[in-house]
Amino acid sequence: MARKFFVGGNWKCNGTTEEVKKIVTTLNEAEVPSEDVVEVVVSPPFVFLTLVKSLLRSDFHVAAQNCWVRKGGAFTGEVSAEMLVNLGIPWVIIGHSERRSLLSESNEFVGDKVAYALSQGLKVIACIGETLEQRESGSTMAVVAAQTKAIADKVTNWSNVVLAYEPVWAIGTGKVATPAQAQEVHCELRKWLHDNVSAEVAASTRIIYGGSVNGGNCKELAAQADVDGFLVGGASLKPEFIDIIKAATVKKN
Ligand SMILES: O=C[C@H](O)COP(=O)(O)O
Repeated sequence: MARKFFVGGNWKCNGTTEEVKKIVTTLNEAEVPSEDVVEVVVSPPFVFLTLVKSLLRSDFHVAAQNCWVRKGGAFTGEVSAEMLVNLGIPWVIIGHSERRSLLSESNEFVGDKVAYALSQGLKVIACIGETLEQRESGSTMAVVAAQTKAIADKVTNWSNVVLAYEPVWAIGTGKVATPAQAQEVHCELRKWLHDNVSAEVAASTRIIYGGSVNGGNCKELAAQADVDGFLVGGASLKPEFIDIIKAATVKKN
């Protein structure tokens, strides 16, 4: 089954109204492969979601960077999945390592969030990835398998899930995983899905890579058989994000 290339831009906690408008203008003016070839989703901070949605070209989509684990209510500071649906926001990023580490989101909590967001009709970019210490101790696969299992335990329909493998040591460090390192983990993750979920889910679920992806390294990473796209942080705020979107064409060559 063909997996459409996916490029997400995670703007994290960055931007003013003017900066956001400038980024959107750059995206809107860009010549990129068609929607049949690449799915593009940008994720501004909550406060800019509706602005970006209203200005952004119709072939690109928006994602929230988080949502609450269950139905909204007395949860000060949180944003519910229902609210995102109400605003017409189709995607949400869940389980980013910054939230896992800085806000102590556990594997189980992330699994619950993914399941709840899906139940409300959102599409989910679910993030997993090991720390440097975990990689150096040889536990990369055990860590990402446990993170994926916590999601798989709660999710029955994977058709609206994109799995983002983001090694923590590569995030915002300029220290990108080598294409071989990314491929190795993506291939193992696909095998894990095959053995623990189903052959169909393994074949159809997009596994994207995140961690210091830029205009210079994206093509070589995109050429890896099990790399189905990217979740881009820093470079998604810059014009080189367009080059990363264009890396989708590598898959067609
Ligand atoms: O969600 C995106 C990742 O955290 C990657 O961020 P980065 O491209 O700035 O390393």
